Amino acid sequence: MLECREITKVYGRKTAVDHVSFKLEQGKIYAMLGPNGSGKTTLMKMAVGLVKPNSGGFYYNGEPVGPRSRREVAYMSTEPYFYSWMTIKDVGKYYDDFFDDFSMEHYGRLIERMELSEDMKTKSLSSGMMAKLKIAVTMARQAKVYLLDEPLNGIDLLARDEIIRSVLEAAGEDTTLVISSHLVDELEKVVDAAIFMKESHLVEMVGVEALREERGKSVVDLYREIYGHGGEATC
Ligand SMILES: Nc1ncnc2c1ncn2[C@@H]1O[C@H](COP(=O)(O)OP(=O)(O)OP(=O)(O)O)[C@@H](O)[C@H]1O
Repeated sequence: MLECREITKVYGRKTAVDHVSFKLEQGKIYAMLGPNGSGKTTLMKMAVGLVKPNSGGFYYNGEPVGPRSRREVAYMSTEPYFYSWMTIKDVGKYYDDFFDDFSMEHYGRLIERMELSEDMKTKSLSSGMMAKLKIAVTMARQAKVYLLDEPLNGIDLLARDEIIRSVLEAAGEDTTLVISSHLVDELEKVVDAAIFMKESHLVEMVGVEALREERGKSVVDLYREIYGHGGEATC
């Protein structure tokens, strides 16, 4: 459904993504893994057309990504993107105006479950509350593909559970999820496959079950093997 063909992105002298190709299947959940600066965010941004590749490209159902795919692919960026004057309710209205697949009702339920309230101002939110808001507003879309860039970053354990629960609710036969995170062992429990990026290259994309059955390894084992030092996987 979402395919990356020989994609390359260069910023000045830095190659952020180098001839990367992979195909994402419908109904699967993927972890996007790799150390800082390995190209994960750049890949996600290219998948939604926010960054233009130098060569190669992303294809959604066989067509180059563009306005049509953007209607079906939801992206949650690491950057804050709400105006400070907005209340949580305003954020919902803004998304509702922008995306046909956005459900104000679902948004309200997610906000309540995240223990946020609609009259809170975005500028007064803690970083954990902001992370929850970003997830709520992204997952309130009925998209076909969700690309979530570091949704668990800096979030306490209980809030992480809530975020993961809300994200997994969207999982289904016709939905594809990609989650980038440095919390490798936490992600391993919920994903079907992992994409390993290193220094702008795709090292490999591997199914969690196949990895366990055929190679007797966990995603954390493979992470340690690929990135070395034995200690990159954090909990
Ligand atoms: N706008 C930009 N201008 C210049 N260089 C950039 C830009 N965006 C990313 N880069 C560089 O491209 C490389 C890949 O960055 P990217 O943000 O994709 O990595 P990442 O794997 O998402 O990292 P992290 O885990 O830290 O979020 C890095 O070396 C980064 O410094």
